[in-house]
Amino acid sequence: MEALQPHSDSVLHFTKMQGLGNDFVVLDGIRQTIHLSPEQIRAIADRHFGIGCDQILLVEKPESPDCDFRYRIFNADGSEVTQCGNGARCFAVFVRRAGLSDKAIIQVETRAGQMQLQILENDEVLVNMGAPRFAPEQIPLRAAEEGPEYLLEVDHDTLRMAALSMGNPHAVLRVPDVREAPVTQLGPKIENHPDFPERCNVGFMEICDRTHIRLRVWERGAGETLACGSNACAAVVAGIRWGELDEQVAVDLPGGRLSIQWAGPGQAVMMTGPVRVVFDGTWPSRQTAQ
Ligand SMILES: N[C@H](CCC[C@H](N)C(=O)O)C(=O)O
Repeated sequence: MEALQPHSDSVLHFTKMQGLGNDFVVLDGIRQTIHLSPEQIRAIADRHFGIGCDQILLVEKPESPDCDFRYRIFNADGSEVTQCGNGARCFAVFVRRAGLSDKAIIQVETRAGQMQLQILENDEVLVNMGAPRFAPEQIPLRAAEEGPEYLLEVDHDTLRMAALSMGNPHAVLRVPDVREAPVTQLGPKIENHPDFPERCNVGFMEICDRTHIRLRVWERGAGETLACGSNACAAVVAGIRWGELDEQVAVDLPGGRLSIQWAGPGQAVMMTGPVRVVFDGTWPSRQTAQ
């Protein structure tokens, strides 16, 4: 793929990509000067008046000398966040395809820490997502003490859930059948619950056996998506902490399957999955109004 030419300010060059149907507008912020307001992010992400995506991913020069790139993530609602697992896989393929890197292992920095991305022989991508964080203040979650499970009062019901950070906040509830899970009813109420001061992503997990789960996710700032890589990691970690899952788990989401591995506390969560390029395009860079 030829390297992108320097661009005029009048248009923004982007690549539409997806990982299991979790879709992204990916922007090269190294060879383009990009400053997007939350209003412009929302306009780009709009599925009727814009390009349409769950998140926008921005490639920038790193601040840290031992990283190859800085990786910034913006939800469709315009909020900037600190982690996106499916997006990390797309990020690795984007920088390789754009001629920004030919490294086998790419080190990226986010606002939540550093991650390693590796494009495998079968064109899938292996992501070292870093170690999960459980301390309530690191999630963040308003809770008296850390534990494998928390109780949350929602509409006069008491819900049991795991909560942890993968660099972004996650709640995980166990359900008997994901097809019947109240994703759109409970998802937004838990996402916006006052006990999650920075909101959260909400996973509904059906444990099929010790090496296989089904998962649906209501994402912070994006709603239900076809897949959420960081929540898939959080769900596997929660299930292992509950003593219900082994170290290596197949996670079936509506958009497809991820492979997640976690060797236990203090260890990184490893995620492997596919990436697809959908199309390249241009966006009138000053366009915001619908
Ligand atoms: N909605 C998430 C960001 C995107 C996460 C998801 N797309 C993934 O693959 O991890 C958040 O607000 O933390």
